[in-house]
Amino acid sequence: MAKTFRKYLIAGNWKMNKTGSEGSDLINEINIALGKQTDVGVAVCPPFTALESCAKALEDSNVQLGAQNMHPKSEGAYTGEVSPVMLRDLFCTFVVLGHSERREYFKESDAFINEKVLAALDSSLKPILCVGETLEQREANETFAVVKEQLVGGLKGVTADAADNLVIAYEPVWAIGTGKTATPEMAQEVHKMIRDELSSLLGAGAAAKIRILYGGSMKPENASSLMDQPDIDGGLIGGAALKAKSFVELVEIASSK
Ligand SMILES: O=C[C@H](O)COP(=O)(O)O
Repeated sequence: MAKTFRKYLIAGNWKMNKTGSEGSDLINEINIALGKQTDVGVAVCPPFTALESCAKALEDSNVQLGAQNMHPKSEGAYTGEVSPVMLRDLFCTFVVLGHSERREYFKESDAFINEKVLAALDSSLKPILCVGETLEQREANETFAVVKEQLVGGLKGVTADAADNLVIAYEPVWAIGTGKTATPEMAQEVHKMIRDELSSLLGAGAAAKIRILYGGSMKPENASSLMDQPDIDGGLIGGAALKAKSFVELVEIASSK
């Protein structure tokens, strides 16, 4: 189902897991379990090396494909990088940008992430812009300030007409892969702040359309109460996206709302 202006989205971020054949096997299982359901948006984001085989496995499916990163330039001397044009060529719809693992391990700045967000939108890819605070920042009461800075920095130059194509993921770093989840109330508080900020940046109409996903140890056991919150529009799922059973259960929970 959907909230008033927004369809739930369940997106699996496989991170550095699954070869091409493992990825297409997982997709085949997901396809069989989901059939042609359309009431929830569903996406998988395999590593670059599995995109081609996953795109083939998704040919007849409503599940959409996403990448986990990209370079902002369309081509050129950027050894080891992958461009938006290359992702479109592999039938990607989404691209995850600014994930905390890229911010932390690869030192990606808000300015660089912003270049990627603009390039993705220019190339008709839908960016899933990730924001979120560390445990230290939460304990220092800096959550709102940190998330706001990442949002304002990442969305510089983005206009209201991008609303249908833009997704935000709130991922508290301390909840990622740790088994610790933000309580629904803690998550909602930040999601509401993000929507208010989107409203000041892009206008209330655009803010009402933009999906804000929660990410950080979301699994079937805790997803329902998170997705019941008024500003939580689905999930960006890590660990629980690596098994068809848990991923499909998450889609079913969203669909039951
Ligand atoms: O992008 C996904 C998030 O980092 C969440 O990962 P997780 O579900 O394994 O905690």
